[in-house]
Amino acid sequence: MSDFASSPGQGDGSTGSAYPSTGAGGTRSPARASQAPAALAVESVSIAFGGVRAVDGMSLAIEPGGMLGLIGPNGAGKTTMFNLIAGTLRPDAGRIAIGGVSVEREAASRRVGRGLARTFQLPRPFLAMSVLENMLAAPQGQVGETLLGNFFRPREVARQERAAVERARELLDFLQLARLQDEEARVLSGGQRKLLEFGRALMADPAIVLLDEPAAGVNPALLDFMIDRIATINARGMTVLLIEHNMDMIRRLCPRVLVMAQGRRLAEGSPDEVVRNAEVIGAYLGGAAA
Ligand SMILES: Nc1ncnc2c1ncn2[C@@H]1O[C@H](COP(=O)(O)OP(=O)(O)OP(=O)(O)O)[C@@H](O)[C@H]1O
Repeated sequence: MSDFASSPGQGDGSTGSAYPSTGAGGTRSPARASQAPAALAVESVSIAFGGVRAVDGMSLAIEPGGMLGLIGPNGAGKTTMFNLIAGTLRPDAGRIAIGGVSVEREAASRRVGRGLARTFQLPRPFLAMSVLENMLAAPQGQVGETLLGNFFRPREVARQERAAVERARELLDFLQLARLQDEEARVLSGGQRKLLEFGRALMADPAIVLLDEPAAGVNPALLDFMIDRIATINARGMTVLLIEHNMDMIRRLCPRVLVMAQGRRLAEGSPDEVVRNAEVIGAYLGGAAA
């Protein structure tokens, strides 16, 4: 197996603020207080679309190698949080840090360069391209992506392209898509498209991956496999933020869960704690979070 997820050791999955003054986003163990900054820290982030406060003063933090579940009823603001963290949306207020570096004013592409990758709720593969070509079209921050890089460093570009093909093949093997690598992406099932989407995110060799509903539309057998692969990359040190409605997946993967409703933080705890929380139950039943 390749080194694609061979990063630092796994954390315990607990959350803690990189901005200790707020205490938001979960508790921080005193023993860890002087250690590395959070892999990902969001503090008091807000954005409104017209009159809708889609995200309203949200905070979270994940330690390096941790995994945090982000759940909440439809329209709670989860995907908007992902868009803010990934940089496709700019917050009206608040701070976002990757590895202790503030990034809230940076473009999405710069955040990829800082080790952040994401998947989308609805995978959008290039249907007429092969599975392997789809992997190679994923953001990777190569020299060859700039015209000048192509012109002045052709050998380096060729070397990077060979490395990218090798990495894509290893990842397709890891995701059991290798036998389909030369097929057009249009032949993939919905679940296989989710796996391809996951693989594309891993092409950048990210330190942090944001997964937006990887279980949606995936059949039970493939779901077990997906859970296993997410657990594997996390065990190898990749930090994971997981949006998911499937509580079985959340239970099996996430030591801690943050619940959003109406753009705000409603609760945080273990999966079993949050599903017993009366406010969380109320939010899911539609009596939400007044
Ligand atoms: N670009 C936009 N323009 C206007 N309103 C938006 C936009 N994006 C999101 N919203 C609104 O912001 C709120 C939060 O939406 P978001 O998609 O983040 O929720 P979600 O928790 O991901 O929901 P779901 O679980 O259904 O995917 C909703 O009221 C949504 O209609």
